[in-house]
Amino acid sequence: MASEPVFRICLRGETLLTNPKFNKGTAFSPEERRAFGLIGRLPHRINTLDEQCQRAIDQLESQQSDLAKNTFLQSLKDQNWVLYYSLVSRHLRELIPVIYTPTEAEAISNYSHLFRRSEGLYLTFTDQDYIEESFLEQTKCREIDLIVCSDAEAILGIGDQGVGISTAKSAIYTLLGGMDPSKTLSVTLDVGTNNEELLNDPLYVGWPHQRICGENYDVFIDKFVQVVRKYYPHSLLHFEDFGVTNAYRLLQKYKDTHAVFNDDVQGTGAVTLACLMAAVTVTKSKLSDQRIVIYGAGSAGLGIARQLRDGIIAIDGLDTAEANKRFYLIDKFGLIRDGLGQDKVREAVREFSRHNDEWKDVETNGNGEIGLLDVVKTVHPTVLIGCSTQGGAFTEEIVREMAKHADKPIILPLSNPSRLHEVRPQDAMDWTDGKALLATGSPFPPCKLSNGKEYMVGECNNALIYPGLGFGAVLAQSRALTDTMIIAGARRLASLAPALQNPDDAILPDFGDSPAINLEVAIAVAEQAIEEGNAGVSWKKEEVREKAIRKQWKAVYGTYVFDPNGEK
Ligand SMILES: NC(=O)c1ccc[n+]([C@@H]2O[C@H](COP(=O)([O-])OP(=O)(O)OC[C@H]3O[C@@H](n4cnc5c(N)ncnc54)[C@H](O)[C@@H]3O)[C@@H](O)[C@H]2O)c1
Ligand SMILES: O=C(O)C[C@H](O)C(=O)O
Ligand SMILES: [Mn+2]
Repeated sequence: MASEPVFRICLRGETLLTNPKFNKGTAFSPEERRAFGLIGRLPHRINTLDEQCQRAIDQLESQQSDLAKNTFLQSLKDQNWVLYYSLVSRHLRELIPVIYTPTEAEAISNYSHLFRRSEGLYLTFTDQDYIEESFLEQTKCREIDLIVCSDAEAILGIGDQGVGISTAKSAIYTLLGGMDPSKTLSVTLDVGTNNEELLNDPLYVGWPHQRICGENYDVFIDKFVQVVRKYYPHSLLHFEDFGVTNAYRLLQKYKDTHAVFNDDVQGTGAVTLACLMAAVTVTKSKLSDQRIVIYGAGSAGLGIARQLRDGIIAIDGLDTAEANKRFYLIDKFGLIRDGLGQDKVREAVREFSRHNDEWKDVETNGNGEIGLLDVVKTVHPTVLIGCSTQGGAFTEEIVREMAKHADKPIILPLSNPSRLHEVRPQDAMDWTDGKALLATGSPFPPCKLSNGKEYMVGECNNALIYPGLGFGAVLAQSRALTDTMIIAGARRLASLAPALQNPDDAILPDFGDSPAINLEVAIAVAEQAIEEGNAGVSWKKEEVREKAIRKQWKAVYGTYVFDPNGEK
């Protein structure tokens, strides 16, 4: 049995009890209580971590709503990391939806009203002359592997929220990816908000100002990125929920100088690629055989299209032009096709533009647009993906039309939170007479089939892969998280789908298994980094698994020894 880790610590008394990294609450032993000035600061009985978890779960269960549970768990995280991560790990399937999607959407939209305690680093546009100073104050030059930042312009599908999301995404890195929480930093980049409700709310905690854009925005973000590069040149910088234009621009701008990762673009692309790889095994076809309609061509939609396209090239050997032909992208102004003006189609999406002559027999609406139903009628897609934020957009007519031409239609409504899903899984199952292969962005209960059986709905959420992608890159000390590393991670995830063992089972692994799944992803990513010469470590590929397991952070207390030169 592994012996308990020993930590040398110089904090005492109140400072130790209010430090969530080191606080053990009632679990401090008699020796520790004496050594750290805690006698008289704690009630008599010494609890084990198991007993503390039992008490915390009892308290959690008395909370009336998921939002109240989210708030309770946030407080617990502020008090004691080991207890928080241990508790959530023990009840992963029930609690991931409470601390993350879908409850996180509600928590973020109520951020100012629920606010209790600051977490991570808040960089506000008005304080931009202090970026370096506040960064150093917060990090105290501790070791940092991962920085998660957000400007909160496009939170899930609920839009501009001013502040929020980085801390939840960081916690998932620890829970599912094994990332040491003290080596992560969550950063709120507050450049204002265009959300009128927030601007008019006297309790709004962010900067109550119209969102800064253009050159001023770029200068502010650049000051932050340069500080990251200066002090943590080997860290992975994760961008979350930026507006679509900035998401792609920033990725492009910094990808050659720092290891950057945009989760909505690349994480979503990767999990969807894995999902489709498993689904086509069930349909006994190939990725390149699919006709793929993507509804919503924003950060996620284009990220998915590009990742699937690159997957088709890498796996089935098509060239780019041929692979692009498998895709039909639809946005607010209908099918993306030649001739739509710049006001209707972002330049980045044009590589998937369809030729007009394919559509000359299709009637457009009064604005010259071709809608989803007409695309489905014309293309007979085998795959329909939703990332439009438009709840219910996959109507009964559309789903039934799709099912007429596909033996096993693959339908992935990915817009979060749950209420924004393009179709509810049970409806999709009913309308396809139980033929559909489904995965969703938020968690859903299994579908009931007419034969009485249940169909498990896979959760195609980037959290099934991004913690592993990030941990793998950090583990290998990779200079970049390359497309080939991401594809390696997606392939490993696909290989673990339950449907590969039983075609009636889910097309993605269960979130209850996600720590083990993300570990496999991390190993695949680090192996690929080594293979392609991007790793900063000089290990053999065979050594990666053991190194990964050793680097994983574990929610255990260990034994504390007082040392005036120890950790603080
Ligand atoms: N499951 C996951 O892992 C995952 C990952 C990322 C994003 N998402 C979800 O996907 C959704 C989109 O996220 P995003 O970051 O791409 O946002 P985004 O704002 O960049 O993209 C949304 C796109 O949908 C388009 N759209 C809006 N109304 C439409 C309509 N009526 N018809 C067609 N297109 C329409 C918008 O013009 C935009 O291009 C969100 O709900 C988000 O929660 C899910
Ligand atoms: O946050 C999530 O649940 C997934 C994704 O990053 C999203 O923006 O919806
Ligand atoms: Mn996101």
